[in-house]
Amino acid sequence: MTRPFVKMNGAGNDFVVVDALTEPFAPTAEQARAIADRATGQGCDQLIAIAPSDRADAFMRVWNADGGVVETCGNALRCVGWMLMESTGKDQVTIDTLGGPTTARKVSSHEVQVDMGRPRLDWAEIPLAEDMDTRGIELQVGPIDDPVLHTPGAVSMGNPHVVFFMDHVPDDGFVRGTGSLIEHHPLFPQGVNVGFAHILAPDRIRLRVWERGAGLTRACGTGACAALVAAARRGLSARRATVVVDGGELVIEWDEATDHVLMTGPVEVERTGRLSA
Ligand SMILES: N[C@H](CCC[C@H](N)C(=O)O)C(=O)O
Repeated sequence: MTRPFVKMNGAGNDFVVVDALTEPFAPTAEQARAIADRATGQGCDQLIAIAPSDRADAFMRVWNADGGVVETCGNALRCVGWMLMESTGKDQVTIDTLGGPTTARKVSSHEVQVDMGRPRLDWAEIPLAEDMDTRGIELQVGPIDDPVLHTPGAVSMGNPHVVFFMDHVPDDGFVRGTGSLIEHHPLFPQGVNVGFAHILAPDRIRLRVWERGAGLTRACGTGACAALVAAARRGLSARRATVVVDGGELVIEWDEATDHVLMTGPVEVERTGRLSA
């Protein structure tokens, strides 16, 4: 027995999306890993299921490429929001996640804005293993004592992020080498997504992200939100900025009145297919 999926991406961060609104979808970690495998499976950064919810239009479940279930995924929220609005004709939909409820609305035919809710900024909400000022945490990254790695910011968008501010855009080798060292650092009991931000202007940030459970991706939506919040908290950026990621651009705004973070970006449907159950 097989089931259909839609292959989509948001600014290059790609997903296999399964409609589980009528038929449950509960892959094991191994099955999720196999689907995400780019050599032998369908290939994606995250596997996404759209499931029923009693308090939102749908519940979005997220598996990273390593098979781990995680709280949320910003770029996938745009894709799932787009699919729900396409299928229901609504111009706004609510999507619940393990990281909290969100609202998606269409900005244009293939551009969606998601209200990601409030950033979580207390050390225990990231979470960190000890009490620290999350505007600039003390992190010793193994043998590396590179000043660019000092006092990063820490933010949760429902999932944990640490954001380094650098005077240049790091290359793949640096992102992979340093990101993989930090992803499971003991300071982050639930692991962490590792962002490397270079401030181009108060309203423009270049960002590369080593994602927890997925590695170097072409975009990370919650990472872009975390980078904007971390930068604004330190006066490095305005509260609204374009975040330039490898796969495109996301516009992030940390609304002063509501304390909510709004993320706007593209949605692309790549193809459809069928998963062998
Ligand atoms: N790797 C992330 C999940 C996906 C986040 C990213 N793809 C996004 O668009 O937010 C984590 O483990 O929290």
